Amino acid sequence: MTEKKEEESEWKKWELKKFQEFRFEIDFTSSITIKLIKGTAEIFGAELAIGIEYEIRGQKAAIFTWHGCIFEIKGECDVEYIAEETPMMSYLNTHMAIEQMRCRIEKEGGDEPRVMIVGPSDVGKTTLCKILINYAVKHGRTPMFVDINPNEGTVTIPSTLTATVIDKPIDIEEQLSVLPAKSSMAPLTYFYGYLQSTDKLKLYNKLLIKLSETIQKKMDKDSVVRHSGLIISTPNNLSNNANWDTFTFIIEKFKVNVVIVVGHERLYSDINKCYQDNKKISVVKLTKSGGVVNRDPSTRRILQSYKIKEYFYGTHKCELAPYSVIVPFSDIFIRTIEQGIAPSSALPIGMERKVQETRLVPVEPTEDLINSILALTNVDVKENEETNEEEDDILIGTRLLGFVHVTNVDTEKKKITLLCPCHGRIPKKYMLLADLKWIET
Ligand SMILES: Nc1ncnc2c1ncn2[C@@H]1O[C@H](COP(=O)(O)OP(=O)(O)OP(=O)(O)O)[C@@H](O)[C@H]1O
Repeated sequence: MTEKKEEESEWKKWELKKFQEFRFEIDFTSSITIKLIKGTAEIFGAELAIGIEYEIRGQKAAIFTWHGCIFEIKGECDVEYIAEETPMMSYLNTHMAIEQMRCRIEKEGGDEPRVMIVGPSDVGKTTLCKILINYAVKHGRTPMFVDINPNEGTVTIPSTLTATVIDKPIDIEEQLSVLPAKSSMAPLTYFYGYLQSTDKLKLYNKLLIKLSETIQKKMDKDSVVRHSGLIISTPNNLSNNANWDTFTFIIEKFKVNVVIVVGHERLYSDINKCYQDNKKISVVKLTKSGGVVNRDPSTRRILQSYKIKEYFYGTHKCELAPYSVIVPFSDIFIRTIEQGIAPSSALPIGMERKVQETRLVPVEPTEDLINSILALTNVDVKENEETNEEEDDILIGTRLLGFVHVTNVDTEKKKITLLCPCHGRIPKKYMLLADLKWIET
């Protein structure tokens, strides 16, 4: 009896009035459990079910209610408070306008919504993507989430560009983590290998073209996905004037027809001015939620590291058992972008670049490789090791089979140790190497 009382007292009850939200932060080392008791509530558009316990860790998020609710929390949050003011009504209205575009195509034809969300860092762009995706799924849609922000790796690991068809609400506990073991949502993944879109702009642009072409093919084949449209999450450096060309390039390649600017008046005004005569593109301004949490560079590094750890070891809800394999150097074929060349912008005016930023060169395994992440491509190794530009393009633009982590390189025995997320032989395919390193902690 006393034990039961103690267990019950661990739960703390919270009540929210309609339109209020409960904001909380919890790091990766501890967890809280949330249980909805009465009413309706959602986390970034994903509804909580009454009586179900959700174990949450490593999240900064908010429980929002349209009609009022009572819920309980077990465990200590690092931060917890109730907020009265949220931009949720404007987010819902934006969703309704997008939904009308979808209904219109079904009745009269026309263009599906291709929504791009832009804004500076930490304004809630990814969060808005999640809300719009969850609301679309609630309407029975299957939107494609296109993540071209290599900094976060929302769906797989950082330094990738992905497109994922989403057919169910985003998991409240795991968010958008797509583990290699879960194939139902298998994302289309391209390896960029750098954390900023501007690090290797030529390569980034090449991958954008590849990704947009593959998405187009998918949409041409699947009318349900096409009608649901695209929700595109972009890097925050797109809000700098210096990256205007990349911004317009994305609009053109992904045939964007709705640009949502979050939390940046000047950017909204610039985009609006630029597209005011273009009847096909609508520009919408939304305010930043007061709940969005700023993340400094060290917090971002921790988040990136957790995303990679999750890829190999899974989440608390779905643990994976990665395995190590020792492979002779002769069975490993690594390519990387040619390094050590000044970028085009650093060359004297009028001087042409001879070497492309997208040329690949072979990599001989050395101890420098330790802790690197290698992307396993789907391209078979050729007998003849000579490559040309066309073959490099194929290799760069290939869909990935997955990633491996280099844990050791023995130059004497000429053997490399790789951590793989699932069992099986390492296929005789090319691997891509870039800047991405991960130190297992
Ligand atoms: N209403 C809210 N209450 C609590 N936390 C929130 C809220 N909205 C967003 N957050 C959290 O704030 C953090 C930053 O939000 P988000 O990732 O959406 O911003 P962003 O603009 O995409 O960031 P960036 O592009 O700089 O990586 C995230 O951890 C997110 O979960």
